[in-house]
Formats: sequence, C-alpha cells, structure tokens
Amino acid sequence: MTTVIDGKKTAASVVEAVTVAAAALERDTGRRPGLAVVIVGNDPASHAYVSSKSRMAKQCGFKSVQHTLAEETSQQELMELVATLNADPEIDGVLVQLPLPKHLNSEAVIQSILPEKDVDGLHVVNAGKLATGDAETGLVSCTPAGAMILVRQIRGPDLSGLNALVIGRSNLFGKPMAQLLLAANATVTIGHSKSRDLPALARQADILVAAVGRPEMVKADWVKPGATVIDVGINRVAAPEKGEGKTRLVGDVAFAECAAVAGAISPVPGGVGPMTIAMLMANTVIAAYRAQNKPAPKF
Ligand SMILES: Nc1nc2c(c(=O)[nH]1)N[C@@H](CN(C=O)c1ccc(C(=O)N[C@@H](CCC(=O)O)C(=O)O)cc1)CN2
Repeated sequence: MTTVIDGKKTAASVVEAVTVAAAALERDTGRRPGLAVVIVGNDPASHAYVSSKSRMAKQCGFKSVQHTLAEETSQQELMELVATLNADPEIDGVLVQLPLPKHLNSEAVIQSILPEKDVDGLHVVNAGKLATGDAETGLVSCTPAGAMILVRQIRGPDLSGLNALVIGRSNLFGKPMAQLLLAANATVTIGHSKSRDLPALARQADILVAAVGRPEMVKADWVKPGATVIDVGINRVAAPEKGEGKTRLVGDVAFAECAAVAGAISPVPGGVGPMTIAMLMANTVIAAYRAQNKPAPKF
C-alpha cells in the first residue's frame, strides 16, 4: 500500500510545538518571538503566502509585523527597511517574500539581513553552516527543512545506503535539500536541466525529490518501485473540466501514476507546501530563543 504523506497534519503538529515553545519563552523572559514579513509588489500568490505567514505567526503567539511595499519601491528603500528591522530588538526574524520585482537585486537584499534573523535560511552564513555540517547553530531554509521532516517520517533519521536524487538546484530549495539528505548519510545526486537522462537517474533513487517547476514532469516510469517521492512543485494549470477559465494546482510529479509505483508520495496540495510556513514559525522561535541566550528547541 502506498503511503500518501500528510503534510498538513505534520505541519499542524510543528505549529503546535512552536506555540508551546513561544509561550514558554514569554513566561520565562517576558519576550515573545517577533517576525517581520516584507512583501514588495502585487503578485497575488505572494500576497496569499504572506498573509498566511502573518496569520500563522499571530496564531503561534508571536509579535507579527507585515510591511507591504509598492511595486516601484527602490533598492535603497528596501535595504533601509531591512536595516531598521535588523536593529529592532523586538524582531527576531526577517523574511523578504520572493520573487521580488525584476528591478530589485534579491541577493543583495537577502545578504543584508542579519544571519541570526534570517529565518528563510538564505544568508551565505546559514547556507555555509549547512554545507559544513554546522546546521545546528544556523537557520535552515524552510521548504527543505520541512521536506526533510517528511522524509524522516518515512525513512527514519539515518539514510545510510539509500540513493537520493534532488531534481532542481536552486539556493531556496535544491542545494539545501541535497545538503540535508547528505547530512543524514544518503548518497545524493543533484539533477537539473543540463543533466543527461534524468529518468535513468531517477530510477536509481530510493528518495526522489522534484523541485523543477514543470507540471507533472516526473512520470511513473521514472520511479523506482517502493521509492519515497517528495513533490515540491506548485504549478497552476488550466482545468477546463472545472469550467471555463478555471485552474487547479499540480506538482512536478504526475501524482496518480507515480503513486501506483512509489512506497510513499507527498501530494500537491497538502504535502510539502504547508511545511514551509510551519518551518518559518519554527525558525522564528529558534531565533528568538537564541536572542535570549536560551537553548533553542529542535523540530
Ligand atoms: N522568502 C521566501 N519566498 C518564497 C518561499 C520561501 O520559502 N521564502 N517559498 C515560496 C512560496 N511559499 C512561501 O513563501 C509557499 C508556497 C506554497 C505554500 C503552500 O502551503 N502551498 C499549498 C497550496 C497553496 C495554494 O492553494 O496555492 C500546498 O502545497 O498545499 C506555502 C508557502 C516562494 N517564495
């Protein structure tokens, strides 16, 4: 029987643990975790994600601040806001929603966030800590951290002897996911658009992680029987069967046909997506504990 991985349920249990940890911090220090989320421009999906983040932060008992900036915001204005948030003692985590409008230099903005407040885990200090096996003292990018919790649920903490393929090499997901799998002793390959014969690489994988942004690219004959398949894609496609102009959400994996071969598979929606926001809450509470010189909880 194939296991359909329930990301919503796991995310809810992470959020519950975060809420308990936030309450304990407030009780012990009088300080609650503070999260600032910054969004620039009018992208509807980004606005929906940011609203969910702000709402979830409040639900966890955090101080939650949202800065909504106009599309034409300049690099300097955005960097000045980040500097203000870096200096604010009530703010433990700063997140700038991506993608930014094209005229802005995202990398410069991300690298201007203090590493200890970089709850997205994208600063070179945090990426470097993960790459050198020191993730415990840094902050790990939210989506891979959440995907890894799902992998551990199925395969346990030690992936010795297992082959993993991560399709996608972004800084936000592919590279940190590969590092997390490697840290858990998997034998890791990163595949991408220039790789030769991705289906053949995929068929070797006990753990197959797809993050390419191509709707339903991974087919049943890519999947090793019994493999754990983690789908990180979020693609909105036309759904004429639902009516004219309607859409539906699909991942990078053709779910029904791959589920027939896999041992466990994460769906879209309801798989990795909900873990992203839960792990942002986890990173914020970790940053808040560290700011108060207290041992941070583990998730
Ligand atoms: N600064 C960041 N920007 C972006 C990140 C990020 O981690 N940091 N990730 C994505 C978007 N994202 C969070 O920001 C995100 C994407 C998807 C979900 C989610 O819960 N998806 C649901 C479906 C939602 C829907 O119906 O549209 C699911 O998969 O079940 C949460 C967060 C890019 N930007």
